[in-house]
Amino acid sequence: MSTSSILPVGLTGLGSERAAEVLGLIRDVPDYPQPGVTFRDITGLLADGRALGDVVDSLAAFAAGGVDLVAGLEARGFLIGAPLATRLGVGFLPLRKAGKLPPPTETVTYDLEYGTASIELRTGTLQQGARVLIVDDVLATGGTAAAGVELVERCGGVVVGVAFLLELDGLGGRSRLAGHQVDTLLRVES
Ligand SMILES: O=P(O)(O)OC[C@H]1O[C@H](OP(=O)(O)OP(=O)(O)O)[C@H](O)[C@@H]1O
Ligand SMILES: Nc1ncnc2[nH]cnc12
Repeated sequence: MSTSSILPVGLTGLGSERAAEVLGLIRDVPDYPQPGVTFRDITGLLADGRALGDVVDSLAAFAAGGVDLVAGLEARGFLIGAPLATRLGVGFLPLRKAGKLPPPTETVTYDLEYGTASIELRTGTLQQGARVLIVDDVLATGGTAAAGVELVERCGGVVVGVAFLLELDGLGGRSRLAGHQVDTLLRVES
């Protein structure tokens, strides 16, 4: 995928100047982790305390309808999801890559833009009917998030929304999440 302009579609409450500053903290890395993929590196944004706070505050607006838990997808979804849960005053649910949690677990396997993976949730972590907001840094093909939705629902949770820092336009991620509320702060045009 070729690198192109970044379009701000979120960052609730931020002026365009501030939004541009936050957007500028995401680095495009061509041909990583494999040829043809432009990797969107958020480590510079995470290292900027004010930007991280702005992102977490803006994501919190997506939980306005009320949530009982924030679920984050390992690993980068943890970096945004845990501070978001704290900001909302609710608990955090780690959806972990396979082999990290002791049994019993539920497992869902999925395809990535550059590989395959499985995520797991410890059986019994979720109360039946708990309202869950799923959070991740990047929406690309949507495979990871769709697996997260399947896992949470299989364990008895109700997915009230799926929220991302950055959406990679043109990879079909949104259509993989059809039927769910999908919110993104930023979108990259490809
Ligand atoms: O929409 P998709 O095509 O599924 O891609 C998005 C996922 O890919 C990245 O995670 P990755 O699996 O690279 O793991 P990491 O967070 O541990 O770096 C990213 O953090 C999302 O979770
Ligand atoms: N291009 C990309 N950059 C960062 N994270 C990703 N996850 C899936 N595709 C990605």
